[in-house]
Amino acid sequence: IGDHWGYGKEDGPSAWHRHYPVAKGNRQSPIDIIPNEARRDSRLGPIFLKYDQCRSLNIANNGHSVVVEFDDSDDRSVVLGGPLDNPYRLKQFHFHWGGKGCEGSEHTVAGVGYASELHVVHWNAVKYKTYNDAAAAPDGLAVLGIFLELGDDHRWLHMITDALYMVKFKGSTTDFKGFNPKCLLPSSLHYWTYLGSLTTPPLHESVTWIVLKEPIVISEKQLGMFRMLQFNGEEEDQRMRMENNFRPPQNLKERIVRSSN
Ligand SMILES: O=C1NC(=O)[C@@H](c2ccccc2)S1
Ligand SMILES: [Zn+2]
Repeated sequence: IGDHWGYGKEDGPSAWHRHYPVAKGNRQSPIDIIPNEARRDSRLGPIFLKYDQCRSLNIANNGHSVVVEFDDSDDRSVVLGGPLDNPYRLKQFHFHWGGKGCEGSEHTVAGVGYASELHVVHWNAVKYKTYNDAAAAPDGLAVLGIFLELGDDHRWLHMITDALYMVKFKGSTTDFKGFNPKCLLPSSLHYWTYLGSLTTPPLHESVTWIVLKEPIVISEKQLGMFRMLQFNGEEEDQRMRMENNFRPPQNLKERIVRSSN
C-alpha cells in the first residue's frame, strides 16, 4: 500500500495524527527555537563529525524528499560529543524546502523560517542492532539540522543538484559515490539541542536534535533545481512538483532547548 501520507491538503501534517496518533505527543518535532529562552549549558561540549571515512552509496527520491544514503555497516562515519552519550552512525541526509519565495525549513528561529533545512540522520548502533530498532527508541537517533538561506551559489551543492534529474520521480535511485557531507557544513558548529521526533510519519519520538545556529548559503537557482523533483512516480498521470515538504513547528510542551557555548 506504500506511504499514504504526504504534504497535501488531505494527507498533509494536519491529517497525520489519524494514522499516527503520536503526532499529538509530548516530544514532537520540529519546534520554533527561541534563542533567548534556550538554556546555555556549560556541560554541553562541542560536537564532532567524523565523516572522513564516510561512504555514500546512492541518491534517491522516496516520494517525500531526495535522500543520500551511506554505508552504515560499521562505525566509519559518526557524530559524537555534545548531548550524545555515545557515537551515532551516519545513515542518510535529505532536505526539506518551500515553494518559490516561501519558507521551507522545519525548525524556525524566533518565528522565522529559512528557505530550506538539511537533515543528517545518525543512529545509535552501540545500543541498537538495526537502524529500524534505533528509529523507534527514545535515544535511538541523532539528527543534525542545518538551515539553508538564499544568497550566492553553494560551491559544492552542484554535486547534488547535478544528480537530481536522475531521480525526478518517486521510487528512482541512482549511484552516488564519493560524496562527503562535510562540504555542506557551516563554519561554526554551535548548536541548539532538544529531545524530539521524526518530522515525518511514523513520527517516532526517538530523535536527539542538534540544530546548528549558523545557516549555509545556497542560491535561488540551486534551490529551484530541487523543485523540479516530483512527489509522484513516473507512471502516475497526476504530476505533483516536490515542494513545501516540511512539517510546521509543534508544541514545545514541557521541554527546554539547550544551547552550546
Ligand atoms: O528529521 C527527519 N526528517 C525526516 O524526513 C524524518 C525521517 C523519516 C524516516 C527516515 C529518516 C528521516 S525525521
Ligand atoms: Zn528531515
